[in-house]
Amino acid sequence: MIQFHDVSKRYKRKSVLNPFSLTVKEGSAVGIIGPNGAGKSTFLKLVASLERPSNGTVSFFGESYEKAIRRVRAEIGYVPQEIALYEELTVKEQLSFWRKIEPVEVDEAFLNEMIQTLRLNEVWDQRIDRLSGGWKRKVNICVGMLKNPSICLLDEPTAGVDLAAKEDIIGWLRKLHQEGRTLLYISHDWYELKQLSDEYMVFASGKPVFQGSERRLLEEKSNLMNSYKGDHELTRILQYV
Ligand SMILES: Nc1ncnc2c1ncn2[C@@H]1O[C@H](COP(=O)(O)OP(=O)(O)OP(=O)(O)O)[C@@H](O)[C@H]1O
Repeated sequence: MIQFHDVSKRYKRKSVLNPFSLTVKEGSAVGIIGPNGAGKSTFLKLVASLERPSNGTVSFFGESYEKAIRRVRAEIGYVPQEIALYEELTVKEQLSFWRKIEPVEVDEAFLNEMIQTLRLNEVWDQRIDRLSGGWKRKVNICVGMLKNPSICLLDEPTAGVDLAAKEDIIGWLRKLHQEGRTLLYISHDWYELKQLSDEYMVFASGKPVFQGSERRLLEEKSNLMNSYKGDHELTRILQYV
């Protein structure tokens, strides 16, 4: 449903993603792992169309980006790794600000469920700059998912969140997936990924080097470790698989 064909990405002279081709299937829940700096976040930004490829093409729903742009804006939700919030607003003000600029009308039932799941009513009238990192993270998730997206992109959404809240978030994301949404999810927590994913992508040296089921990843694990012997962080990550 989202197809990358010979895509690469560079920033000025720095090559960040080397040419790769892959397909993200509709309804899949894809756990993305890989060492720091391997290009995972850049890949997710390309899926979100927040970045455009330097070379190659990305097509959405069987159409070119240019043709699919309205659907891309309406259906793809993105939760960035960075906290992208206005610090001086309360949680309530923050959400009402962002919902005004959403390209689609916000579904009240979905929004209420998200507020309940993330327990945001507990901090409803507090300013963002007075909240702990974990609460900010949860507001960040809520803002990124406001449009009730059919394709949900989440870049380390649970970093800094306490265990109970993590369970709430993972349980909720599982439910979204069971309802038929597509999930692409970056995490350094294998336990978390295992609860969510029906497919994995492994990034190393600026490209996806594996895409497939957990069973296939277990089969390929030692080959990957051999192929990227010098990449100690990748070896360490794969040891947990
Ligand atoms: N806007 C940018 N300009 C220049 N270089 C960038 C930019 N964004 C990312 N990079 C570089 O691209 C490389 C890949 O970054 P990216 O954030 O995609 O990796 P990552 O796998 O998500 O890492 P992490 O796990 O640390 O988040 C890094 O070397 C990073 O410094």
